[in-house]
Amino acid sequence: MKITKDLYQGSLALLTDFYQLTMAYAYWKSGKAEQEAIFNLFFRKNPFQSGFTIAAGLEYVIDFCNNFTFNKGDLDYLSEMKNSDGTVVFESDFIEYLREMRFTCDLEAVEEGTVIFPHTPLIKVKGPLIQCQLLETALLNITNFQTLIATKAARVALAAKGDSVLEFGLRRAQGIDGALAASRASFIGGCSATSNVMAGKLFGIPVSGTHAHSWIMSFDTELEAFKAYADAFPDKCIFLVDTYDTINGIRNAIEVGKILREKGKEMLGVRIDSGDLAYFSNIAREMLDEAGFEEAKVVASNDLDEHIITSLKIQDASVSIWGVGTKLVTAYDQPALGAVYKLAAIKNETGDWEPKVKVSQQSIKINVPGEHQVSRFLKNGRAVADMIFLPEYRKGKISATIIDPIDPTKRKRISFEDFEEVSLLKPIFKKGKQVYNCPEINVIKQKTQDNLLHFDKTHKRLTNPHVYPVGLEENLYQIRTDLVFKMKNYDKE
Ligand SMILES: Nc1ncnc2c1ncn2[C@@H]1O[C@H](COP(=O)(O)OP(=O)(O)OP(=O)(O)O)[C@@H](O)[C@H]1O
Ligand SMILES: O=P(O)(O)OC[C@H]1O[C@H](OP(=O)(O)OP(=O)(O)O)[C@H](O)[C@@H]1O
Ligand SMILES: O=C(O)c1cccnc1
Repeated sequence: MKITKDLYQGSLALLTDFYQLTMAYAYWKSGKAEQEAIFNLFFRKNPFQSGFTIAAGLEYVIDFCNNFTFNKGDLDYLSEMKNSDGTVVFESDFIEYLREMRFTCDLEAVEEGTVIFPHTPLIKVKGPLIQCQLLETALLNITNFQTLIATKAARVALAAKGDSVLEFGLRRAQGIDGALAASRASFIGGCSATSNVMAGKLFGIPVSGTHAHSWIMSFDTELEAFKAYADAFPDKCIFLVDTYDTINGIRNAIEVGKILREKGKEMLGVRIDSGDLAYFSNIAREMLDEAGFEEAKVVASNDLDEHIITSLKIQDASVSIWGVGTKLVTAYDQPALGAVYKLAAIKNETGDWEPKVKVSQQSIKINVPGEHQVSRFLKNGRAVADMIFLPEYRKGKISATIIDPIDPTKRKRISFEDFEEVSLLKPIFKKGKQVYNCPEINVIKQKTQDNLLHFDKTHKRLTNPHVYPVGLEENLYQIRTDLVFKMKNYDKE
């Protein structure tokens, strides 16, 4: 196989777990394929012990749904699958059913760049059971990763307190798509640019960078290397100063900076990639200022993350641009978000919706049943709580109590008229037709910044953040509790 030419072959329909296809076949066999269902995609804990999460990946989800058809190659592959006794796994009528299948679901989702919390659906899919089921793995794959990385990037950007963060992760990212998706999500979360040129081309993200140690090492002296780079890029000089001796490197950078200035050009700065970044950035700042290069920036890189950046800020390091790679794009301290996709309701033979719960020993694993909606309540632009509710229990009500889904002793009373109410789930597809225009990536990035401003800084603290209240409206809470008891008793029968 030629990776660059043949990898996806125009279809992602088989980007799924085998059990989704065996369930799909069994739904079809048992006549349940077209039964209407509602599934929700949600996560149970903010990643990185964060106080918030940033939604990302929806544009990929939309593209996946718009192209959700099995092509000839997919169907040939499935029709050739054999059981151990030599019989085919999927009978030919089912293969034909899949050939005709088109995405016809309703889909609602939280927009990319929205601050979001555990238990809230990021995506709600309503449609034929077989389609809802077949979407599970890809929707999780896309949303889990991009949401995770956007959140990590937002934390890094918060730590950088307004300084530019450049995403340098391509070389250490989880493969080709991991790298591309990570660059996209990092930009959404708060990075200003990426070193990943393909992400720049595909997503319209600004591309930026300095140069590597190899550039310096390819010359006899560092000074020669800086001069040659200045000849090639007189307007883009950020000199990497730590190849041999950092202080001498800064001296050489200043010398070439003066030559540039004589030609009417300005050195942009220096990059430090090793050693004590507080110590060397402060020395660099002093030397640059003393030589009249007050505007030149100090760029730092080397295994940075939000915690090291915070520490360097506390140490008064003179860094104003941060290059962050490995720990951002691999979500080093928590490599998966853990979002799940659960059946919330199914339409029975009499046409009524039946709410569904998965009962678990761990209360955090019990899903929220029914076709619920989510509202965020704000006062003077400040978010105070999110409420998950069934719309039928809102009618005519002027207030509600919201109850924490894990700890029912945590409650909050909300009088609706005291707040601005924002609905978080937006219609994306209606009966398989896209009704939502994906915003430009710059607009999504701005949304992240604007959304974060709605939240108190105590929720944005990097360690032990104050928990933002998200609760089930009291009727929904009761329905869920009753359903759990009912299902537990069924188990005992
Ligand atoms: N003043 C500082 N305070 C806290 N952490 C720092 C400080 N300076 C550097 N660091 C971090 O400490 C770690 C140093 O790692 P490491 O020992 O691998 O680097 P190094 O030996 O300086 O450079 P390299 O091995 O890349 O040549 C990096 O994660 C870096 O970001
Ligand atoms: O440290 P990260 O956050 O991943 O940022 C990207 C790193 O990639 C480059 O290093 P390189 O590949 O040359 O290896 P190095 O670690 O030896 O510097 C660059 O100099 C950064 O150190
Ligand atoms: O442009 C840079 O400085 C860069 C790019 C990738 C990785 N590390 C640094």
